[in-house]
Formats: sequence, structure tokens, C-alpha cells
Amino acid sequence: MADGTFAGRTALVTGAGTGIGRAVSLRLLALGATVVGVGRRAEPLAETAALAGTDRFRHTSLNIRDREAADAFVAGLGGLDLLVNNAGGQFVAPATEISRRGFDAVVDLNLTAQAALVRAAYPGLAARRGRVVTLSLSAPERGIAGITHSAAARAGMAALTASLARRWRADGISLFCLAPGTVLTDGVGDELPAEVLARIVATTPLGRDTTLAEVAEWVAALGSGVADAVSGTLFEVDGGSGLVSAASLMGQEDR
Ligand SMILES: CCCCCCC/C=C/C(=O)SCCNC(=O)CCNC(=O)[C@H](O)C(C)(C)COP(=O)(O)OP(=O)(O)OC[C@H]1O[C@@H](n2cnc3c(N)ncnc32)[C@H](O)[C@@H]1OP(=O)(O)O
Ligand SMILES: NC(=O)C1=CN([C@@H]2O[C@H](COP(=O)(O)OP(=O)(O)OC[C@H]3O[C@@H](n4cnc5c(N)ncnc54)[C@H](OP(=O)(O)O)[C@@H]3O)[C@@H](O)[C@H]2O)C=CC1
Repeated sequence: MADGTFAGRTALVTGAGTGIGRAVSLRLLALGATVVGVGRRAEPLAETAALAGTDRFRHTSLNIRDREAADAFVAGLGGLDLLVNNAGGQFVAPATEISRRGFDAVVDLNLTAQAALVRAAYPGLAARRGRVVTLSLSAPERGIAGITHSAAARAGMAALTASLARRWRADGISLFCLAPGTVLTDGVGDELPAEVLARIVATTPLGRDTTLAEVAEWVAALGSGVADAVSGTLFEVDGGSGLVSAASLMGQEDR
């Protein structure tokens, strides 16, 4: 991406204090954007701000699952060129061991809250003919044993993205999902033991992880408009891992 691509543009990045959200924020800032970063914890956001070293990074503590607070916050932003729906995640458990509250929490974070953010951002996006990039998982519609709740939620978000892409095209808004392979962030390290992560990476057809820099560049590219001949698509930037059965990656029976 050329320097200054995002000059004069404003992006909202959720989960901007860690991992992918931080890398995306720093890349957009380097390309000239003003970035509004949110997350629940103030400390990681402040660390991103220190790394950014520019007052074009503004940050606020916000739980995207707090619908009223999220709606009010997004409405207060005004015009928006890019929403990066990155805050998300799950826990690994066999389907039969996921409680009702556990299922609801993961669906709320990865579908309901993300969808509500997109809805809240609509007036601001329409004012700027903006774009939405939602972080997803590889091939959620084909199923991911071990994280059935998250696969269901991400498939829902992919369907919402495609549905809105048809309707909101009239407003000049493009929406995409981006599914990285394994990105070696602290977050994924907390979620999966090192040996499981190593096995997942080893069985990826390209035999490697997806780097933070690659994910950040893809988000920037989709957000910049270079992909505006496309809308509503889920891009798998995953070394082919979506082609491999998640059950075999887990090496366990899921019930
Ligand atoms: C499987 C093979 C392929 C793997 C590829 C994976 C690639 C993906 C990588 C990533 O996504 S990296 C991101 C990493 N970060 C995270 O995932 C963290 C996200 N987690 C959260 O944000 C939260 O933990 C949550 C999942 C949204 C839950 O938040 P909440 O505060 O609402 O939870 P609680 O109130 O603590 O619990 C609610 C409910 O959930 C049950 N639960 C929580 N953790 C587990 C667990 N590990 N196992 C089973 N159940 C769990 C908890 O017990 C509560 O239910 P009840 O007990 O009250 O019934
Ligand atoms: N790493 C990987 O291999 C892959 C990751 N992904 C997806 O990419 C995204 C980022 O992952 P990654 O950077 O690795 O993981 P992290 O756990 O580092 O990132 C999650 C971020 O979301 C924020 N967040 C979580 N819940 C909320 C909430 N309710 N409200 C506001 N912010 C919230 C967290 O901040 P805080 O706790 O302060 O709220 C954190 O900054 C996730 O959606 C993940 O599922 C997809 C495929 C692979």
C-alpha cells in the first residue's frame, strides 16, 4: 500500500489493544489514517498508543457486548471510512460440554455484538461510502470441531456480510470477512496449548502460520478500496488451512 493511502480517513478498530487489532491499527496509522481503537481494557490500548506515537490514534475502553454503550459510542464518531470488526474469540470445548451461557457468550461476541456494531456504523459508513472488514475463521460454514459455537457465529457473520453487501452497495458500502490461518498472537497462545498450535501450523497446506503483517496488509487493502470490484466475500488468507478438517487438527473426537 502506498504511503498516505488513508490520509484523511477514519477507521474504528475493535480489539485494538492486542494482537491483530494492534497490528491493523499500527498499519492503518502508518498509511495516514486516524484510528479509533476500542477494547475492554485501557492498559493494552494505551500500549498501542505508545507504539503508535501519534495523536491520530484515539482510544476508549468499550465492551462491544454492552449494546447501549456501543451504539452511543459509534453514533458519536460521525463519518466512518472503515470499521474493522476484530474483537472476537471463543474457548475450545467439545460441543456437549458447552453450557447455554457459554454458547450464548460466544455467539454474542462473534455475531450479535459485531452485527450490532455494523448496524450502528451504517449512517457513518454511508456518509463516507465506507467499508467493513470482519475478522473470521477459515471455512466456518464447513464446520470447526472444538469451537462449534464460534464456527456457527462466524458463519452467521459471513451470511450477514453477504446479505448487507447486496443491500448497502446502493450506499457505496463494501463489506468483507477476512479469515486468517493461525496467527501466533498472545490471544491464540492463551487459547490453545503450544503443541496443538504447532500441529495446526504443521498440517496447514503451506506449512506455516499467517503473519500479523500479512493480516494487517489485507485489512488495509480491503479497507482502501482496491477490492471494491468485490463485496460480501469471505477471504481465506490461511495457507490453505480451511481445506483441512479441524477435527483432525484437534486430534480429538468432538461430541
Ligand atoms: C479448534 C481448532 C481450530 C482452532 C483455530 C483457532 C483460531 C482462532 C484463534 C482466535 O480466535 S485467537 C483469539 C483468542 N482470544 C480469545 O478467544 C479470548 C476470547 N474469550 C472471551 O472473550 C471470553 O472468554 C468469552 C468466550 C467471550 C466468554 O466471555 P464471558 O465473560 O461472557 O464469559 P464468562 O462469564 O466467564 O463465562 C460465560 C460462560 O462460558 C463458559 N466458559 C467460559 N470459558 C469456558 C471454557 N474454557 N470451557 C467451557 N466453558 C467455558 C463459562 O463457564 C460460563 O458458562 P456457565 O458456567 O455460567 O454455564
Ligand atoms: N490469532 C489467530 O490465529 C486468529 C484469530 N482470529 C480472530 O481475529 C481476532 C483477533 O484475534 P487475536 O488478535 O489473535 O486475539 P486477541 O485475544 O489478542 O484479541 C481479541 C481482542 O478483542 C478484544 N475484545 C474481546 N472481547 C471484547 C469485548 N467484549 N469488547 C471489546 N473488545 C473485546 C480484546 O481486548 P480486551 O480483552 O481488552 O477487551 C482483544 O484486544 C479475533 O476475532 C479472533 O477470533 C481468527 C483466526 C485466527
